[in-house]
Amino acid sequence: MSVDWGHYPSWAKLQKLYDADHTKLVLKELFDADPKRFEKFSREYNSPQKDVHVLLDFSKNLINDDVFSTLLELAKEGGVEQARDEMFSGKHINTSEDRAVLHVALRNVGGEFKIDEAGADEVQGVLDRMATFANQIRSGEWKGYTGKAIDTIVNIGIGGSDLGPVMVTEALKPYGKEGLTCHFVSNVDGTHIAEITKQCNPETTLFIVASKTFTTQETITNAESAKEWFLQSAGDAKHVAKHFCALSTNKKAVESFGINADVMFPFWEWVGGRYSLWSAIGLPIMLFIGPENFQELLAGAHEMDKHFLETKLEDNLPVILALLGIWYNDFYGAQTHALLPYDQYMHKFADYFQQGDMESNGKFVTKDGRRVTYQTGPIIWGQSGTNGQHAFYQLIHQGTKLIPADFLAPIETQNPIRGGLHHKILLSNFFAQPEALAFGKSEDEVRKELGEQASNEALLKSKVFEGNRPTNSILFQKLTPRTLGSLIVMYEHKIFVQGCIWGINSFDQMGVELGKVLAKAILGQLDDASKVDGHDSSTTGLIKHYITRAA
Ligand SMILES: O=P(O)(O)OC[C@H]1O[C@@H](O)[C@H](O)[C@@H](O)[C@@H]1O
Repeated sequence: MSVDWGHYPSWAKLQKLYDADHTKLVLKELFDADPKRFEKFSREYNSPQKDVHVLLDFSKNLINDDVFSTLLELAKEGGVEQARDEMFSGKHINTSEDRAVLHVALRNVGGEFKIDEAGADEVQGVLDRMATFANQIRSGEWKGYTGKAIDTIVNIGIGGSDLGPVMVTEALKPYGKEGLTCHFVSNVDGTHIAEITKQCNPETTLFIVASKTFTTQETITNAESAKEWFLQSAGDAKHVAKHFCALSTNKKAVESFGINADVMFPFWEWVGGRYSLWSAIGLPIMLFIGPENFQELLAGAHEMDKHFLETKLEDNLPVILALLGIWYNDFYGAQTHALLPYDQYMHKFADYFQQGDMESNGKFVTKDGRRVTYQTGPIIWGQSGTNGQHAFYQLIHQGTKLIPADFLAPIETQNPIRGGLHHKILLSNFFAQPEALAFGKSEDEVRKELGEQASNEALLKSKVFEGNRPTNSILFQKLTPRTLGSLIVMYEHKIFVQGCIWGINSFDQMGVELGKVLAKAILGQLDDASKVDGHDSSTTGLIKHYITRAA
């Protein structure tokens, strides 16, 4: 491979711009100097049917024309367009695992993209089977072992087999089937499954065992415990067929667990776990919101895929978000990036993209095996507004760290109670926070405000907001399934673009393996202190302390 990641001419140019100009990139001055800054640095996305509308305002970023155009050069030199086309064509861009990366084929509504590796008929076939099953469950036609309809689903999965379905079922609650309760069990801590099963009736509960590999320790342990719990009431193992289904790529392991092929919904190795909510892994979503709404989710996703594929770089939302992220991550030294949705339904959005982004781009080795000489993936965190304001915004406003943040909000609420009063208050905060972060409050302003008290120097200083803290504001029309599909994909491709420029493989996750291997070895030693072997003195001491106290 000949690309010298991190040594693009534009990278050096950006470094020069940063060194020479970053003290001059003061938002207040930039806005004063250019009354059209908002128009220049904002983009509107409208889906072909105009049913998804997203406004990305990135004018409150520490950029000027030079920085923005050089960032766009970086995307060019980083080969983003070529890499993107390769991904959509099914090339094995997950080089370490020699796999294609084709989540775009799962939402290829209308079959527009011709992708050989991902058979469109096969994808559609699974979606159709999922829809038939979902309709049977939702209509009550599917009966449990005592003849009752299913009213509770429990998804057992972890990581990518959990976070997407959790986030989307929460986000699309207004579209969910009344009377159908969804639970998610992920943690191997027995507390998780124990607390959930306490709320379930075995006669009316469907367990979905979701695991790409069907070997994940947490999931298989939880699934076996669920089966045991179920059989305590149901007695006969033949009843498992009506209460357990599986989502996996591993047919053999599913069968040996005792789940019938007719309730196993497959997907393929070219679907990465953290990009799998569009596949059979989305079954809990489909059960909850119904096949038509699931189709809408896919359609919104597909439309954003097309936007990413077809829109020139300077108007391309995922590309813009990615480049701004690189500017802060690699030149300003920002460590984190906050996702702050002002929509309570999106309260799991940041959790979801913690895996999406950090498992994809938390890598120190390039695709050709070199140690990177620059920063890669940011720490993703966040929480829904306005809760975050009363918890951690203090540090964003007045702390010593630069924390770029994305603010997201719907124009229309799903719950316009009290004539929309709540939503207006929510949005006033959504508008105010980026404004405060950008423009702050000067010492002079504080002095005027304080009057006589201004002689108290310490008080005066503590009330100053330096401002100049960058944000993106993302306003969308309404959190419909279609809009959510588009928003998720906008961030998926942002991650892709960054990974591509950093030259890392965004689609493997070698970094999660070591801990798993060590835990397996330790599990075999936990019952007997004389077996504890092969560790450093700290780990040995901890394990022996546990064994003594647990005895
Ligand atoms: O779906 P599976 O095979 O059970 O895997 C669950 C998760 O397992 C983790 O180990 C991986 O890091 C995740 O990427 C993955 O989503």
